[in-house]
Amino acid sequence: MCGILAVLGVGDVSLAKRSRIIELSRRLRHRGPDWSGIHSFEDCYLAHQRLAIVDPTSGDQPLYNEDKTVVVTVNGEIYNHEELKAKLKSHQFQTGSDCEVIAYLYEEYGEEFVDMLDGMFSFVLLDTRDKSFIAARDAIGICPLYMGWGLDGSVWFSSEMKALSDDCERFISFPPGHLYSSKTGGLRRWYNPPWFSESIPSTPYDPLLIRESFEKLLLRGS
Ligand SMILES: NC(=O)C[C@H](N)C(=O)O
Repeated sequence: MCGILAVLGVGDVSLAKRSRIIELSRRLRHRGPDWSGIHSFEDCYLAHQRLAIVDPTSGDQPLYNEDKTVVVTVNGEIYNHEELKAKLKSHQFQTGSDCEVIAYLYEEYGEEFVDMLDGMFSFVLLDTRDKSFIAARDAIGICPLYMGWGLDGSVWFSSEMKALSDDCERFISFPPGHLYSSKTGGLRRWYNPPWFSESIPSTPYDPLLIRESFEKLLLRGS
């Protein structure tokens, strides 16, 4: 568990606004008592309250790509991070955090990388090169995420409603298995398993296969 808060495109870049965002992020402190971090770029802020699980010594967040042009704040655990790391040999990892792969996967594969993640997560990624951002939530919504809109045109994301409800004109519960992209300006489903279509299966029922698949699934995170 961790707490994330991201505010993108605030109308006012004063110190008072920054203090306000830090104050709101503190409302998530109970989710992550080990570290508090914030990164700001122009009118965008990414904050993190960390419960250190993977790489407690150097995995503090926000996390970055090598030249710090991509910034991420993540709540969750990426179970297949070692496997993904093996695909990212050209990158210089700076921490042992399971979440650092997110920055490099984005660089290599673009927004589509979310489908490669096996785990529970909610995150916000800011690409400072074109000031675009994405936010995503795991397939079944294990990690919480809320999204809001400020009167100044700002877009907000937070692990709990209490960090954005006072400052947003409108807010929603971020739907599981979805991705928000500032480039398209909308939410779309990234999790599209074949069974989602509700078409009637044509393969005959095989209880042994069901048992084996279920066991494999249960052992996956251990
Ligand atoms: N705990 C988290 O949600 C983030 C990350 N997996 C960490 O260990 O720090």
